[in-house]
Amino acid sequence: MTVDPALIRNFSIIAHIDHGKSTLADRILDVTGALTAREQVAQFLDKMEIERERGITVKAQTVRLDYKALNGVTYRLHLIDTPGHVDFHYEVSRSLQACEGALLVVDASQGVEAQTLANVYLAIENNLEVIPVLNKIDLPSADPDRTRREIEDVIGLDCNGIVQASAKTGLGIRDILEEIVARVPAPKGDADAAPRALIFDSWYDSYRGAVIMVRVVDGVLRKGQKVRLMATGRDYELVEMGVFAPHPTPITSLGPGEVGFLVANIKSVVDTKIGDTVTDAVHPATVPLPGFKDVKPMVFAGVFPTDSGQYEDLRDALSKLNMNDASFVFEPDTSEALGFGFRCGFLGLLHMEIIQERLEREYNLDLITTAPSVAFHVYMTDGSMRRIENPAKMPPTQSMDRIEEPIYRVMIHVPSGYVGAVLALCQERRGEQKSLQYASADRVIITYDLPLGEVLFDFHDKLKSVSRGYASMDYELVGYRADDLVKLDMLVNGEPLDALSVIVHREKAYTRGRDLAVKLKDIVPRQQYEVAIQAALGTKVIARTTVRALRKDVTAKCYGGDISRKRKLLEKQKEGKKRMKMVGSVEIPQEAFLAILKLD
Ligand SMILES: Nc1nc2c(ncn2[C@@H]2O[C@H](COP(=O)(O)OP(=O)(O)OP(=O)(O)O)[C@@H](O)[C@H]2O)c(=O)[nH]1
Repeated sequence: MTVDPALIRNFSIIAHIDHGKSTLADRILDVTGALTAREQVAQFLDKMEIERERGITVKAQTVRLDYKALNGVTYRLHLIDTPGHVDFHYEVSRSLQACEGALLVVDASQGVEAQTLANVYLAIENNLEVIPVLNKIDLPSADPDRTRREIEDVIGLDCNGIVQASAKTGLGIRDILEEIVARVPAPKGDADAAPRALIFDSWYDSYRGAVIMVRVVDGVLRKGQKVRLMATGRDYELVEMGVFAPHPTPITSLGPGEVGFLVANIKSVVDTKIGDTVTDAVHPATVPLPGFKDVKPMVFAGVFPTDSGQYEDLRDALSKLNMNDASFVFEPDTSEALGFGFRCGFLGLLHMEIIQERLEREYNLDLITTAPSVAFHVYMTDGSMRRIENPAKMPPTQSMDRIEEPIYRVMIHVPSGYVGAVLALCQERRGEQKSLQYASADRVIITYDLPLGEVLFDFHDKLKSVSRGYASMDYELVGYRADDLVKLDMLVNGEPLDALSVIVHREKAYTRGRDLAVKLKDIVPRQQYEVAIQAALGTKVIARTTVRALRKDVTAKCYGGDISRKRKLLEKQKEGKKRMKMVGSVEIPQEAFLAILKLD
């Protein structure tokens, strides 16, 4: 039985990170009586442990709730939980496409921030009814009037009768639900048309294979039906359907406006592309739902096992993770310095950190990860274009016409007192200013086009430090631009550390080369002989440092002393060695590979 679309309300919660999205979702589950008391303890919607620890939502999860409104009518609400971080921009936009409305949660003690605005723009692009909510009004520092003015001035939303809520104490939650019922439009769709359902999430289940979450737009999907995924053109049989209510509950059909999951013997999530349309295989729809895009990874890094014996384990772990997350890619890679490993591509830095952490924690692997790099568009003298994701694979200079790098439009929110410092930082990172706007008397929105490569190098940390933590940012890809880019190599006793090669702007190559050489000098352990560290552009050495030879045995000072202390020292050395790699005759610790990221 499908539900009368007039009684359905599909909505998401959008917010800047930490403004209380997950907590509010939990309160909504409480009020609709969806969870038992014990379940209420945990944040139900953030399912993975790693997310809970970091306090971020990575994978969208959606629940169906029945809410009896004050008018006595029971409405069916689908709460679509969107990922909160900019790396997952496209997934957020597809989740929003599955809704008619969005709750815009703004922390009343913080006000409007970069991701508040970025998410609102996405919601507006998707024609959603946006309902602003002031959260955390229980905090003494909450300033509802100021925040309200900001929402009106910066976003242009009418804040008359805005709900003041506290997801912590439960204040205002019913008011929010009443607003949803009253203001979010009911879904429109043609029940008799060929079915079209939007895929907005998918994950891997070891028993079922790929599971896809859909929002039906037109027609009806039924258990047993043969369906087609329009982007890939593949057909499958719907063997199982269900909803999260909030626990998985089997169903037999989904009609217009409804949201649920499908299981269809699909082996891998790689085949279930976010934004794709599910239709009937026998009588397919002619036009897919709008907005499908094949997302490409933007950040690349080499991942190598410290112990070469773990290569196969690493491959297994990557394959398993990839079954659940099709947005990262990997392929075998070899490095002279690091041996056999994989080149991985991620949506962004946070995505990279999450995967890295899961590999180390869930799969117990000891890894060395190289400095992240962007994908360059390299135009050759013969007119062809190559996408280069690994600086070590850059073609020889003479065969290249130009190198183009990805440019991000970065939107920064900052109190007016820090504007100068933020502008200086953006200029220093080769930014091009696009606009500077006052959001209110003391808050400014600065927009810059910046090379992604410059954003990767601790831009966010720097931004936080020059603004004492007050600035927030959001970004999106706007295109590629040519610049005077060169490949900088680091050599240890003449042997290239291919894993440390980077593509940098020529003007910055000298400083970066010198800084790196100095830093490496402190990190490369002293050996029995002198070690030369050089930075080079092609064959031209631009900086050099020397690690002097070792004079004493480390244990010598324990001579005559306590034998257990000596053992401890040796053990400590062994521990340190675990993360070492031999380069020619020199041992390089993992730290060296990260040093490049942390240059001051
Ligand atoms: N005092 C107070 N704290 C709140 C309220 N709502 C949320 N918090 C706290 O704010 C922090 C962030 O809340 P979350 O619900 O995790 O925020 P989020 O927006 O889901 O964060 P991300 O998942 O990182 O996007 C947590 O420590 C919450 O306990 C509120 O109404 N009042």
